[in-house]
Amino acid sequence: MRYPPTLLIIATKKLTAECCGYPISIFFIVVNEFCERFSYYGMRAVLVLYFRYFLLWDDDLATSIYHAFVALCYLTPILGAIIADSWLGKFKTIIYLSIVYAIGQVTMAISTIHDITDANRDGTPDNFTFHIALSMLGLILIALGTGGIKPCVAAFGGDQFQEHQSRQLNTFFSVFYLCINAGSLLSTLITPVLRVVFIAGSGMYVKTDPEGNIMWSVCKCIGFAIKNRFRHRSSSYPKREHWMDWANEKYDKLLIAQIKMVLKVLFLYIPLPMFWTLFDQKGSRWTLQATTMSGDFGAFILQPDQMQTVNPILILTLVPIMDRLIFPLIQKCGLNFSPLKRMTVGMLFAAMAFVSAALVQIEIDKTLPNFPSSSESQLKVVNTYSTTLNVTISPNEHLLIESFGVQLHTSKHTYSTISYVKSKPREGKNAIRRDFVLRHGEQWCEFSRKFGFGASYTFLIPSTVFSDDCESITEVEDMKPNSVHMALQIPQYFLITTGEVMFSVTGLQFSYSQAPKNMKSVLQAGWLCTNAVGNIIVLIVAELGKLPKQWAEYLLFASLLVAVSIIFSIMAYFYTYIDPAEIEAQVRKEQGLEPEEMEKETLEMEEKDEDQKNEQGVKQTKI
Ligand SMILES: NCC(=O)N[C@@H](CCC(N)=O)C(=O)O
Repeated sequence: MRYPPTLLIIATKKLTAECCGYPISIFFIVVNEFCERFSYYGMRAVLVLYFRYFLLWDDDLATSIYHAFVALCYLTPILGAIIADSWLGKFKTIIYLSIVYAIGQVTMAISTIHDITDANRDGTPDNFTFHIALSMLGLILIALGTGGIKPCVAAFGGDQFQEHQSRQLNTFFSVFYLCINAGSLLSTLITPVLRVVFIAGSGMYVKTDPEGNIMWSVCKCIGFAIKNRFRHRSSSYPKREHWMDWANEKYDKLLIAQIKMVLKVLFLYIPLPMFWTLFDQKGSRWTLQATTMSGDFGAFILQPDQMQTVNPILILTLVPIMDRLIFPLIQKCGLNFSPLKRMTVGMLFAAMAFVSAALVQIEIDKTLPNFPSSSESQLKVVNTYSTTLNVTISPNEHLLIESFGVQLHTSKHTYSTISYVKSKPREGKNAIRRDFVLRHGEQWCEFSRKFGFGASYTFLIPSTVFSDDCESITEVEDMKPNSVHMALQIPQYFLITTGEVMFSVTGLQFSYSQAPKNMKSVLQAGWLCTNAVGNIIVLIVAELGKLPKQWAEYLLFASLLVAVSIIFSIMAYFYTYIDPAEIEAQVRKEQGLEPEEMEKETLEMEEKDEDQKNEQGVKQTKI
């Protein structure tokens, strides 16, 4: 006996308590996400500068390791999805990997204490290998924790909604994104305390059981289809509609239909990493760019790494504006701004952001001195005489260069200078911002002057300095202060964040809506993988393409993204949106389930729903 479709789609979810049409349990999930992102972004914001100024790596190495870490964070979701779907379920996976995550943060924090190896107390670690090893271990644990839970949290959130709450489900992803960005705005300190919120909601969640090793079944099914296709490659065998249909002989039709849906979406994802390639350079190249700019906003001084907070601030304003104003307005104008179109426009915005970054870079370059390359040295000769001196450097003369001073022996004179400058001061800061006091025994004098950000000076201090109250100090400006203001980065942040709202929030919703029920976390992991690949591309392009000018690299990335967005728009044109639940029901109907199986399934669901009703006193609804 076949069962009518209405019976086949009896609510498969535990009924949850609602507030304003939303399941109450999602409150705990979004708060948890807020805390998790809080912790992740708090650490990530300072990471590139930690590499640069604590571990003393150069810009390129710091950028590369930063992107390798971000890539790892977005690769581990595959592992998280496997653990959740085939073993622990989403809830337990989130709990256990959060513990790994917290251990990683602690390890990372310990690695930054230079006193551990600073035996001579000179402020610099004596054993860099120790700090590097500890911080790498910390970063790996963090990547495992953050990445592992990420596909589970979004999918777990989606699982809380029932069929009649599809409108709320879409809003959930926007609110979820808002929480991500609200979290990234605040400090990491109270995160461990707040994270218990997730466990507090335990009784209210819809916890779907792991459905067996779904990833493994998918791989085996795909493998079989390929092998079977190869075995029947002769033209005497009739062609099949889809290559996955070659798995029909051995695998369930429902599984094949689900794999087809997932593969269709994954294929569409192929060009997407390029967006993240540009997007994640906010934390590396753009932060390093900010170190060569002035953060003096009058009322406050903005640090280069703090500039990244512009992104979450803009998200908090742009998500509601887009959701409540722009998208409905576009719809009212009769334009079909479908999810995939939004994502394409998002990519174009990101490309424009990089054009803006290139223009800012050109302005900065005008103000930078010519630093010597790795094969060159720079000599500075300071003339302390009141008359003009001619300096002749004979190519045959001995030239002695020391690391913190330069001695120049020429055919006529020997001069000593005190400066050795080959880059802008660290983090755009000067060692001294204002006033310094000179002391010698009982004598002292104070030199008063406001120094600009990122400037470098040489002071010539004569022995008479105490008798004229520091008046005789001569100041030589080796490097001009940063004159391009950090506010000029705001347009690029605005463009990339607008792009992000269109691309990333939509992508998150799209990945959930187009995934079959048992593969929601898998597709979330696939979506997050686009981010991982994006970061790997930064490593490759930045390493291989080593362009001499930073602005040229920005333009290269912008052009690549425009090209990729054109390819994506063509692929999107041929994509047909699906309702996975409908397709699954259709396949089930075509297959026909055994009556006993069907009855058992229905009874089990009804029993569960009844329990739930008694527990929470909520009304049972059948879809
Ligand atoms: N503003 C950055 C942000 O919100 N990032 C999100 C999305 C990342 C992604 N690949 O989907 C985050 O979860 O951190």
